Amino acid sequence: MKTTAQGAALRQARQQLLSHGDCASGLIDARLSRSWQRSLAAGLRPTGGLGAPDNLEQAALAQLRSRHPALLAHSRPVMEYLFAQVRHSQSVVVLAAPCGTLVDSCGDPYFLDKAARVALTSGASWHEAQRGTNAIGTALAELAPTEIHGAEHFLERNGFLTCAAAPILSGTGELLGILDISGEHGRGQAHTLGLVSTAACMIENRLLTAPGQRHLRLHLHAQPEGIASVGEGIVLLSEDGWVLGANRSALALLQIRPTQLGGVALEDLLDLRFVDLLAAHHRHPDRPQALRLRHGAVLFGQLFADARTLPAGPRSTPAARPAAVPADALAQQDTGDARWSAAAARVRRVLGKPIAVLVQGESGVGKEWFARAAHDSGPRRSGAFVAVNCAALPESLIEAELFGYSAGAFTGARREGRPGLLREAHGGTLFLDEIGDMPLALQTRLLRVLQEREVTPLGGGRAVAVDFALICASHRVLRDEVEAGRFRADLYYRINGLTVELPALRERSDFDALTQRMLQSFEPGRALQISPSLLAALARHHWPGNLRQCASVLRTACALLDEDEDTLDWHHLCDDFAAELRRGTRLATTPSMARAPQNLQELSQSALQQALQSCRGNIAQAARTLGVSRQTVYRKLAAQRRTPPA
Ligand SMILES: Nc1ncnc2c1ncn2[C@@H]1O[C@H](COP(=O)(O)OP(=O)(O)OP(=O)(O)O)[C@@H](O)[C@H]1O
Repeated sequence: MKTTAQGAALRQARQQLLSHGDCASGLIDARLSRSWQRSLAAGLRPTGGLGAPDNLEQAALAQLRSRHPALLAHSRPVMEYLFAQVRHSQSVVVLAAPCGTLVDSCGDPYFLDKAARVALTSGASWHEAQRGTNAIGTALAELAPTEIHGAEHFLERNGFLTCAAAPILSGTGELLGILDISGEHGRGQAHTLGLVSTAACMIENRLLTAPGQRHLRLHLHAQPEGIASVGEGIVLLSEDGWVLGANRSALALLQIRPTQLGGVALEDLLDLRFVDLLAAHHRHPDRPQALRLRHGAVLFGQLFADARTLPAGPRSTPAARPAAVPADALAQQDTGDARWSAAAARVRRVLGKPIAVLVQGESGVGKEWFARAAHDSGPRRSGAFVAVNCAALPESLIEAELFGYSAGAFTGARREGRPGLLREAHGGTLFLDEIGDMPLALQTRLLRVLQEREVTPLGGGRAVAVDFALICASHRVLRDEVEAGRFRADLYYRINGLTVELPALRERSDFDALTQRMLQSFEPGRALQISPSLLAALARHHWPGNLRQCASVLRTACALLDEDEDTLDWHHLCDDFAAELRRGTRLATTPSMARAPQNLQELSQSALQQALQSCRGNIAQAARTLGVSRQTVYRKLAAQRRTPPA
């Protein structure tokens, strides 16, 4: 808030406030008006004294300071730097705890008037309820950077001050403190509010990047050079890619709200899978990489983590691999569904043999998790698992990424060239996800590599022998793609030495055990359960997004669970999902389900459901089956969600 109210307007507004209890709109800034009203409501009068309680005694101040060690430690160097910038304006830099009490100050208060000297030292409270409108108290109330000059202060006794303050927030949006610059009115500088806001941001970033953090951090900026600057975005991530925290720049860059933290996965925001981001980090930890957001903008991001928090990703040297991989990782993932267990048993038999595996199944059924577990269960588990999403790589880059390139092969290529992912998988497993989306020309080159078992980098150079296990996956039915001429038949036969199909979640018989396993992995120390009625409804749900959707729903529910609760129930679900689930429950339990459609609307709904089911949730295919456009299918689904069944 930057107020520019002039003397006459301020006087008039103040008179109105005192006689009518509010200030006429337009005379003063809306936030200043709100703050004056709060001050009046707290029982303060402009010409009166301070509200209770008084300043803290030394012992109480020491206790308050001991509750904010990180804030104090990380603020101090920034406060000294800030003071050096405003030294000549005869100001002090102060830090307030979230309760509004000053806990540290910097500068030489002796150039201030005695009253200000007393008021601006540690232990004094600048909460609005004690001192009326002031930059610290008002920034606290409004949670926004605030500047208050002279007579804008509610108490006349503070009219000699000019102050600018900014809140310091944690990565989850919690208020940690307020940073403020105060000086004598009339000596203020034009850019003080900007300065104090930047300094608050520096403190926030220091706290987020302090050593000993448990989380992965993704640093973001619109330009690669902007990473590590004060304006960079910092995102805190869980090991499996959930966005747990973010500074203000990151919220703005990713276009998310603080309330979404903990409930959104990074791959929901980016056009890139989290495993691919990790893979890129493992290959080039020091290099920012271009990231395309789902809404189209391109940012640059670099992952940081201390060695303990970094999940395993594809690595180019076997020695870099973490030791603790279970001997039969497939068995570890097996929660008892007969089809899933049979698929695992068949794959187990070909591990270590030169037989390519093709994993089919709807999107989100866990094809990549399955492939990773197969790799971890086989004799190549000490080698790298290199995952490549053929649908996510831009067509112009996929060839260079896969096959590598020699020095100066094309404009923009690195001077020293790159070995490419196929060579990085040497000794380990190459996982080609969404292989059905690979352009035809590249399919030809890939086939040659698979036949000759050697890679020639783009731009020429020596062919290099490669030896890796190959697992491919696709949610498309590749046989159909071959028939439609979109996928080379000879490549299809090469990659499907053994094809396994993972069941959709709605078809699995191990729903209880699977969800129990998920809960254990999300909250390892807690024996969480799901209430019987919710579990029954979840088990009946059709789960178009399969395990990915189910994991996301449970993760959000865990986040909404109180610490002393151990049972997930309906009220822990997002409202829209709970409503969808209730509608499904009603559908499954009411007799109307069994009857034939009664009118045109019901007929159309039932046809849509049947088409979606037979096309395994694939909207484009369902649209083709029904002979309507995809937009029509989306519109009908949205209408169904709005109109619950009778
Ligand atoms: N066995 C499992 N146990 C628990 N959660 C799992 C399991 N398999 C998959 N998941 C969850 O489902 C998500 C999606 O898994 P994965 O990426 O392997 O699916 P996919 O079939 O390869 O998806 P897509 O077709 O979109 O590439 C994972 O991020 C994880 O949260």
